[in-house]
Amino acid sequence: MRMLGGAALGALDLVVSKIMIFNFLFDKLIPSSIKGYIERYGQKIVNSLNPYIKISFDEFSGDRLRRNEAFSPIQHYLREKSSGSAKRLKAHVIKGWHSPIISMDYNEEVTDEFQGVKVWWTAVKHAPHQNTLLLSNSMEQRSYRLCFHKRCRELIIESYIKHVVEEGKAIAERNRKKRLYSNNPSEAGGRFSSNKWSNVAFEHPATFDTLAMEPEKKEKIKNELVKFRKGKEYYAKIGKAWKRGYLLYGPPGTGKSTMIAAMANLLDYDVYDLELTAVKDNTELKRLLIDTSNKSIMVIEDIDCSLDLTGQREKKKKLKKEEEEEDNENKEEGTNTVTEKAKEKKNKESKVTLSGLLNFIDGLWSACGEERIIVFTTNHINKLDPALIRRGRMDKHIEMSYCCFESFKVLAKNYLDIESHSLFGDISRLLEETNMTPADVAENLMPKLEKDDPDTCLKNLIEALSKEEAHLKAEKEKARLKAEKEEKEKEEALLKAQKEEKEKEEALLKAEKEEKEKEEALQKAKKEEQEKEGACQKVEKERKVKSNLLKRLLKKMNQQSKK
Ligand SMILES: Nc1ncnc2c1ncn2[C@@H]1O[C@H](COP(=O)(O)OP(=O)(O)OP(=O)(O)O)[C@@H](O)[C@H]1O
Repeated sequence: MRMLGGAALGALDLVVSKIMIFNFLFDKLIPSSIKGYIERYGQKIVNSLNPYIKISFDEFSGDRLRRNEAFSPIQHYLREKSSGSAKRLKAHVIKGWHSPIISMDYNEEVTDEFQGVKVWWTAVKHAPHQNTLLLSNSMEQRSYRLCFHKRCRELIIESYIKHVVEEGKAIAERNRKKRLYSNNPSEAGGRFSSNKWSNVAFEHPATFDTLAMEPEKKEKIKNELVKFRKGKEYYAKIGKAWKRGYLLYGPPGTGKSTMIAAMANLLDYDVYDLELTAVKDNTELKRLLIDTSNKSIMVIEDIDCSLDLTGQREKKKKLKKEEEEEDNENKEEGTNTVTEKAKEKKNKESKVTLSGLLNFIDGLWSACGEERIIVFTTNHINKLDPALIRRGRMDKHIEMSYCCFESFKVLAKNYLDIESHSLFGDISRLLEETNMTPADVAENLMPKLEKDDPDTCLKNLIEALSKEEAHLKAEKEKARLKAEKEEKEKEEALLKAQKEEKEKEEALLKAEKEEKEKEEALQKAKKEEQEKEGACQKVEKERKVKSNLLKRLLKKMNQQSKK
């Protein structure tokens, strides 16, 4: 036996050394052009003899770096398959999961069976293909390779792959954990970054039960959301995209963000927190949208602060004015750096426009994906352009208001675990008299010391509310006094104006009277003048008569003397 083993080893040695000599001669003696020819045809011969087909599912494909839609479902499918059969596994622990996620390690093979046909899967990592733009220089392409016998080609390509993708999607849905996505500033991931969104597990504990709000209003919102989630057929029937827009408005601390968290928890949807000021332009906005998934809530908080809602014309005017001011300063200083600064500032500013956002909602958002909710929040509803919030875009407007007694009862249950108390009556009255946000009420209800019991917390709240009431009363009194003073000043001004008016009228009458008197005097003088003229004419006439008489008398006397 030992001799036989020795002989076999000797033969093996001989074969190995012969192969090595052949390799050496092949490498050294055959010209490289002939070598390539031999290798190519050699591969063809091997392929034609190999009865197995391999299909690669790369994570990214094409030169536009599109994510392969089949990759993730295959990943989920194989995770379930591999945990039972593969020997080299990877374990990944995620916060909030009870057990680690087990998946097959790279280059490990997993066998699967479909309708009696055996297939083999391998996970591999490799350098990206030459025609694929690199995600980053160091990034490797992840792929799954499926191997099967060529006689089953049709079954595998037409049925098995579809089965794997569908099954994978169902597994993903079953294991799904909500995530909170935030958009990265455009520079962060590089131009070709595949991750426009970064994400973390969504673990906000708010629910509709813990949300402080009038019960009827809350119930209505909740029912509508549940109806929306089940509304696939209904939306298809009415020919409307399976989407819904919510506008949440109200003062800071009234629970707008809490409401969004409660919505996400009720519907089990992911949340995309879109920071508009970090979006470079309308094109990037579209790209971000394409990268979102169904069953999600897209949130744009403080929409009035994120976007210049006065429109582009106003914005341009403002920019021009700023540039002019800076130019003037520049001339005074005799430098030219300010224009550069202005340019830099302009480049950094988001160029997302109101019309871009409207197109985003009406166009792409309405047309792609389904089962999505979009939520805008604002502290100043009056600042919003009506076009942005009209029904159809923002289907439901929800006012988040100051804390009422019903809302307080929810907070008391959440924070102190009590449903009634002798101090509730005082609190109810004080809440009606004051404007305290649920955030402030909650803060006052929170036990500050270990020994703080519900009594102490409620008293703390009463103290805060009483202070608020006193403050409001003082403010009211101040406002009343101010109004009174203004009223008095107005009255005085009115009296003064009336007096001035009267004086003016009297002066006018006096002037009129004087005018009349002057006219009468003029008339009188005229009359006297006329009378004087008449008397003169009379005297003249008498003088003429007398002179004629005298002449005649003299003539007569002359005649008599001649006689
Ligand atoms: N209606 C509410 N129900 C339960 N808790 C609330 C409510 N409103 C506020 N709170 C509490 O106050 C905190 C702040 O509330 P939240 O951030 O939801 O207010 P907001 O209206 O979104 O404020 P902002 O406009 O400043 O973003 C929350 O973490 C929550 O604890």
